Amino acid sequence: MTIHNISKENSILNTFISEIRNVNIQNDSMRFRRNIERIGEILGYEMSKSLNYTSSTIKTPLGKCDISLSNNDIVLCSILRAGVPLHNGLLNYFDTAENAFISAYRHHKHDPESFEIIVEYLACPNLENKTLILADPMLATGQSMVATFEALKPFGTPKEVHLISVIGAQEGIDFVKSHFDNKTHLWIAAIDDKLNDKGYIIPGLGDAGDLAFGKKLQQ
Ligand SMILES: O=P(O)(O)OC[C@H]1O[C@H](OP(=O)(O)OP(=O)(O)O)[C@H](O)[C@@H]1O
Ligand SMILES: O=c1cc[nH]c(=O)[nH]1
Ligand SMILES: [Mg+2]
Repeated sequence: MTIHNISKENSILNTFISEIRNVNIQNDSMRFRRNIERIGEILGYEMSKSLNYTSSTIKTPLGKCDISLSNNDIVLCSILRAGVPLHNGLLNYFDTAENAFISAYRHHKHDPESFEIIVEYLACPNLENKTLILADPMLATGQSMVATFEALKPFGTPKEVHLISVIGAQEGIDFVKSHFDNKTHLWIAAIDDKLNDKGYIIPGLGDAGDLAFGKKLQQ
């Protein structure tokens, strides 16, 4: 797996990341969602540089112009629920992408420290030979990313897989790396050092789903 840590290079991306992390700003849920969306737009733009391009000629009112355009058949799959604003950001740029949605949540069986990932809802087009973008803003233990990819397997074998995430913990990235082949790309906005004993990224930002959509009751 090739890891592209986009915030290694200084850019306006850092402003959006600082706002979703900042306790004094992140509770403005409309701003939080829009910042995740803007990060999705930037990560999508970076990822687009790795797509296949063919040259084509377009006609302007005054002449002809050669331009190379990407010709990938993209399927954009996001993990509910925190993936929704990231999905919107990606879809802002990949206008013609097909879309898939999958749900994954942490089910705490006995105590707050142990959980399993429950995948329930899944709506997906044919993935055979397509460019699959699997998006989730938080990559903590990496279990949601791996469990959802497993659940997508009956829908066909993608030609290429791009994982898109906003903040990841090194431990979760290593776990994901061990489950995806070396042709997979991870486009990520920030990599943090560790997880706490509840599987939250430190320093991270807290709970992305709750910040975007409000607190949910634990099941
Ligand atoms: O890498 P992992 O350890 O699997 O954790 C990451 C998952 O946690 C968050 O979802 P959450 O379970 O909080 O559900 P939500 O989107 O409904 O808030 C996030 O959106 C990922 O899906
Ligand atoms: O830090 C984390 C880990 C999982 N899910 C979140 O929303 N945040
Ligand atoms: Mg959550």
